[in-house]
Amino acid sequence: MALFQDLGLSPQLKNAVSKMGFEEATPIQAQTIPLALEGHDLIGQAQTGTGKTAAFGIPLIEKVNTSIDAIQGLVIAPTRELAVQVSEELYKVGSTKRVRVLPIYGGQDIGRQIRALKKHPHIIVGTPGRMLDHINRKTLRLQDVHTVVLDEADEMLNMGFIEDIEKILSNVPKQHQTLLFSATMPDPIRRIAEKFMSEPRVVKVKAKEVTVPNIQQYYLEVQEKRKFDVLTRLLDIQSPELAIIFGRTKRRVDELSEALNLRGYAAEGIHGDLSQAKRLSVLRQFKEGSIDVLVATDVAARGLDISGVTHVYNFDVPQDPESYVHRIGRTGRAGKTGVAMTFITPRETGQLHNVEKTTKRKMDRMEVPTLDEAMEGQQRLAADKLIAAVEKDNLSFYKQMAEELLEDHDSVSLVSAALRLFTKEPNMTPVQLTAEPPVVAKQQRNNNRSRSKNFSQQGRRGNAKRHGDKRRSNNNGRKESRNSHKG
Ligand SMILES: Nc1ncnc2c1ncn2[C@@H]1O[C@H](COP(=O)(O)OP(=O)(O)OP(=O)(O)O)[C@@H](O)[C@H]1O
Ligand SMILES: [Mg+2]
Repeated sequence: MALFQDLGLSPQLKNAVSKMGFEEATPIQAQTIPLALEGHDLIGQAQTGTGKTAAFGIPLIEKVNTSIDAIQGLVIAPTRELAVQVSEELYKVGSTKRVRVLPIYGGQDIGRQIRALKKHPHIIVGTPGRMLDHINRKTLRLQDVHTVVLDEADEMLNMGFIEDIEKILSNVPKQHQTLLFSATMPDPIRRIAEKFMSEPRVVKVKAKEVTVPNIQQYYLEVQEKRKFDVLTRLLDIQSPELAIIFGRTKRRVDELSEALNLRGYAAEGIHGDLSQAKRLSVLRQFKEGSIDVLVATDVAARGLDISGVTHVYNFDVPQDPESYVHRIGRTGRAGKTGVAMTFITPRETGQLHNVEKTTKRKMDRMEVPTLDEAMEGQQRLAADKLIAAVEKDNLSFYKQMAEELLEDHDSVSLVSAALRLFTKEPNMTPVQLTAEPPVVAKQQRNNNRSRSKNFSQQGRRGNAKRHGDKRRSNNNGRKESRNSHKG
């Protein structure tokens, strides 16, 4: 166990980190912070929720010279919400040193960003589209940048983003340090990454399991048309504190959140077609708990750190095993436990195996719960409420009436009636969801020995395949998240 005090940080940084409540460095932090401080390029891969943000944030902030009024560090992230979150964490790390951190992302007033850029931030955290926009307007000058970070690096170097990244990097001095972080790093992407770096150190924490052990993983075999009823039963039985439900497309997310509202759940959707103001307000409401179910496309799959997310439901199985890893990683963060459930339609068992091959972990099969079980779940909640009231509230005002009632009725009937009043009756309001076609498992990249010898060809094939998959490029989250920061 490494203490932050022993990692060779300046007193200011030690102070900031302890103010954040961090004492021990997580394994990825302990291994990468010293290397990054020595100036090495590096690829850091560690499970979701294990503190990769501070792993690059601490050395980045340490390297900023606050007597120079210029942008010195660039952090590029795939979605606007993640850019905001990372900039907030960097702001905290840099608070004692007074490092100025500015998020820039699409959907926010560009005039306001230009004015903020004139105040000489030291670090910019942004989405690629808006960064390029500012580079083209000459409102973002990068000639003093010495450190570039790609958060969710495999996503940023995937076909949706790579051109933008190359253009941004062509505006940064050749001599710069590059830090890449993600929970996943498929081999073809790692080979692309290494082209951007010089003698990179690769730090992989616990390669055997890419998912954290404290997330319980289940799958349920459910027919497409029964998914919604099964989902609401699970919600009733498990009564998550906060839950994220992932759907495949924007339409799916809209339909699902509407249907959940019809059945009385406090749900809202988030995807790339919503206005930025709406996206941020939905996320804020979710963090505050005024909505407890967030329905999302893959736009919310990566990086978001929301405490209190106890359950993740994959209403639609993810298209990529990597997407699975990131989606379920929205729970079980920073040592907490979490539960992930994935719906598999009968024709999608191939995709289930695909995911399990990548995560090197089997999901447990969960039987579809019955209506009775769902009602029992609701009853248990009602009973919990009653017990809490007995323990907490001052009931003296009610006792006289209670005793009168007990003269005419037996106690079991009375408590049963109280339970019934507290129990949410199963709501079977009819809802309509457009059916999604099943995900057909793609061949695993490395299952063909002769092909896997030729790395570069293999990489191209992988990409060509992706370009050719219409459903993927039209509807999936990667495209959405890319579009979402444009404009
Ligand atoms: N050393 C530490 N001690 C305690 N908490 C920490 C420490 N480092 C990070 N955290 C907290 O752990 C949570 C997860 O961190 P972070 O978001 O950086 O994870 P991540 O590895 O980037 O995950 P993802 O792969 O999902 O992006 C955050 O709330 C962060 O504040
Ligand atoms: Mg992260």
